[in-house]
Amino acid sequence: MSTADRNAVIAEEQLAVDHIYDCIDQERKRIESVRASSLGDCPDAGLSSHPDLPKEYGRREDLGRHPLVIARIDLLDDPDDRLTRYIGRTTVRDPQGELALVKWTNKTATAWRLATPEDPAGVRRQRQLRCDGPKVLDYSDTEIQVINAKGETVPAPVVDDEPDLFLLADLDLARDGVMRDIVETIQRDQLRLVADERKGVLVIQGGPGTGKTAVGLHRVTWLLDNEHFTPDQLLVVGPHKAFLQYVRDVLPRMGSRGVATVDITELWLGDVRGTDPVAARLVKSDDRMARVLHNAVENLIREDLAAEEGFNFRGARLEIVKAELVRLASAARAARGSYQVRRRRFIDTVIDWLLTQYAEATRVKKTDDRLRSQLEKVAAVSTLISRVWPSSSAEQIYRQLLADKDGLAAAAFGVLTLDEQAALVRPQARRVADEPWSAEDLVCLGELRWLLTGEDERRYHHLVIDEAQDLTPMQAKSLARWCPSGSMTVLGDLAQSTGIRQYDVWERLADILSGTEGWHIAELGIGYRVPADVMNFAAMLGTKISPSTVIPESVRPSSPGTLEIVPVSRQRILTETVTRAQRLAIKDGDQARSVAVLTPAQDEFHAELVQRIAAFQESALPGIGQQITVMPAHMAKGLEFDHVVVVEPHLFAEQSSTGLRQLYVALTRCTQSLTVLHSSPLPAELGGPVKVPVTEIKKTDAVPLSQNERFADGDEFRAFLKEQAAASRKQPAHARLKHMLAAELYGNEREPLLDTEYADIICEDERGLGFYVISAQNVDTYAELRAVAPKLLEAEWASGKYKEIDRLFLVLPKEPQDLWAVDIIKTLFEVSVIWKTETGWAGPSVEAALGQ
Ligand SMILES: Nc1ncnc2c1ncn2[C@@H]1O[C@H](COP(=O)(O)OP(=O)(O)OP(=O)(O)O)[C@@H](O)[C@H]1O
Repeated sequence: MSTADRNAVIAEEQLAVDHIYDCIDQERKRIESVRASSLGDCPDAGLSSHPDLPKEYGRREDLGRHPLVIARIDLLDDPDDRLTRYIGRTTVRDPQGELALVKWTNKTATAWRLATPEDPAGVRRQRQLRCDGPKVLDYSDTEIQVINAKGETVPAPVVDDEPDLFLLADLDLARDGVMRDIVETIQRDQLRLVADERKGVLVIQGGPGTGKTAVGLHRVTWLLDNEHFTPDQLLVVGPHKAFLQYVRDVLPRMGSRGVATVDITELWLGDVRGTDPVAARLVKSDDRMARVLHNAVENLIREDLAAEEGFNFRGARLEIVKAELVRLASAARAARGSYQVRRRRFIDTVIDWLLTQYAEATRVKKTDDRLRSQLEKVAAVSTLISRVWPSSSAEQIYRQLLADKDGLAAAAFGVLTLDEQAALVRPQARRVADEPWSAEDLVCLGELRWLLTGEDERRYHHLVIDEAQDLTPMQAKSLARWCPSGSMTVLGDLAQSTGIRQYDVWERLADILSGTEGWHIAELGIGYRVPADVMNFAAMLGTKISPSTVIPESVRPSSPGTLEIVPVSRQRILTETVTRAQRLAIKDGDQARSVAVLTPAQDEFHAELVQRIAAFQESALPGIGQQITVMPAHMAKGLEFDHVVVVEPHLFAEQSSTGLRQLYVALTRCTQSLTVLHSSPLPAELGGPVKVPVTEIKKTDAVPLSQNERFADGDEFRAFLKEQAAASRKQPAHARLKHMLAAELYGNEREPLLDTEYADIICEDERGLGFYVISAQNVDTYAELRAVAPKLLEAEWASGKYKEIDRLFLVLPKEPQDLWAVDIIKTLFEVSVIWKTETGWAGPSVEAALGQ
């Protein structure tokens, strides 16, 4: 299509968009005139049902500067004969009350946007509009059905997936620390989940940046707009306060107000005042703990403490017979209901029985409520009742349980092992108020309160739980109780779980969360946040820590400098981190880009960095560097930044059992660039050296040799080769290429071994052992290829002493200029050449090289 034709289409669309804005203007004027003519102090009263005003009055979305119109749909037929429809952020009617703009959440509009040639839903063409507020900038068409030469309507030919330029432009916008909605660019697989109407729990698994949070929030608006729920029936649960702050604008901007959003740590009553050792946390967070608490509550009922008791009551002698008391207690124990409901039943039956005795003794038939309560207060009665069926609080029961080894053993018999029981025991604090409750304790206390009263502090019709991979089974049990309909949207990525429990699959959590309607799972596989190079680098770690999860394919192209892995000396790492963060903050003179420095933990190192960045911010020119944040990686969960600097990856692995997962979260937070600064080698899971047992290290490994020396024997030559290999690995470009290749191999379910003595990668598959040597420098000409290829033969020879190598691969950063020479090199040296392209890898033997 010529530029003139495109401009004509844009002009036509501009007229349509102008009309829609005009309708909004007229609506505003109508409202003003109706309000002006309304009498009384409150001109807004009754306006939402005023016949002259649109149904949507009072429910306008906060549009800000966002474009109102996002798509045009051309239909093949329509009952109202309106074959062209516009979809946008809100519903707009013309003065006659006809729909000028259909809100994106409308079910029919959703079906139009989801239409494909295979499932056309009456749509002929979808036209995506790119607008800047009211101004139409561009458009992009997708044909769904076409009329063929015979005049028949047939599915449009499927066009190869092309990059969505509107999406890419949107993704490139600076991140200012507040999440934006994706109404304009939402993709089909995302919209399908937003509008999923199946009952039960919908689990959405997706790698970093696949849009899970976005989908969850858009789903809230979709469910509200389609009247599945009201705002007070919904709860959104996030991982921490900074996350809630980050997403706070998304719902109001889409017109959804009044939905509560809560940080997971605040869901359970009480303040977290302590932490438990890992062994105790593991037991307290396990759903078997619910069984232990149940037993602890049932063990409070002590039929064995029933006793004979006689007492005088208003002139009559009444007798409590032990056997009858035991019978009544046992009957109440076996009844349905909470501890307190059954206790009441027990007391009532005891009083009934005593009143019967009283009536027989006095021949007075009066059994009014006053008599009942007087009887209940008689010391002999109340003492015995409290002994057999005591009244207690959740806090009291719980602290006694943890402090009493025998009581715990009785409650945990057949449920917990002796070691697990031992992990729970702790002394009581002097007062209940002094107990250092941990996060896990608060959940157990919630469970106990429910066992005691049968009531929960919370009740919802639908839950949206983000970062759900970190839920413990005990937390999931509470959430399931709070949402008896079992209707939930559960968003998460198993590879990013940094909680006390890790799951290989969703079954365990989903089974606990779901009610009678069950659960189903969907996967999002396209990454919208992290550039391809960075994702490939992080993928190595991702596949190691969670082999069953799919690493997202990034739509964000990489550019030079997207990934920098920088070795620094320990003395310089703080200074270098601050310098890099400063440089990123003022990169391209763009002050709007956010920068995060992510550290392994909140320790001295972290504090020092915070101080240095603060000092820089104070001394910098106004506005410069203010967007730099230093935070421990676990606090960055769910967030994103333009540039990220990750410091000392090896410390992540050393500091905690979930350290590598925290590192994975840290590596996948950036939209523009990732810089990794390290003073020790990278962890092996990220392509760092595999730790070789000390016994295998030979003396020669440590002997440096110069190229000019003659080699006394083969062993000396081997040592020289090893040294050369080690030297080339120090180059960042070399490491980058190696990590990308390793990520590819992992992606193909291979197990590459990195940085062996002579090879950069060794990888075995059905074809045998492959031996990969990387050249970070361009190798372009036949002469250069011919010079490099023998190095692989030398390395093969050196390794051959230990291993049988089947294939040799020379890995280059780009296609050699003398492409014709690649075949000759293969023939002469049996060395296959592969190289990196913009989108993947190439070379005549690329499939064999990638283990495909
Ligand atoms: N269709 C889309 N159009 C534009 N931006 C999108 C789209 N889908 C996702 N994004 C953007 O990608 C980024 C990542 O999305 P989101 O935070 O929802 O991912 P996530 O899967 O929850 O990530 P994580 O697991 O790392 O928390 C956000 O900036 C979001 O706005």
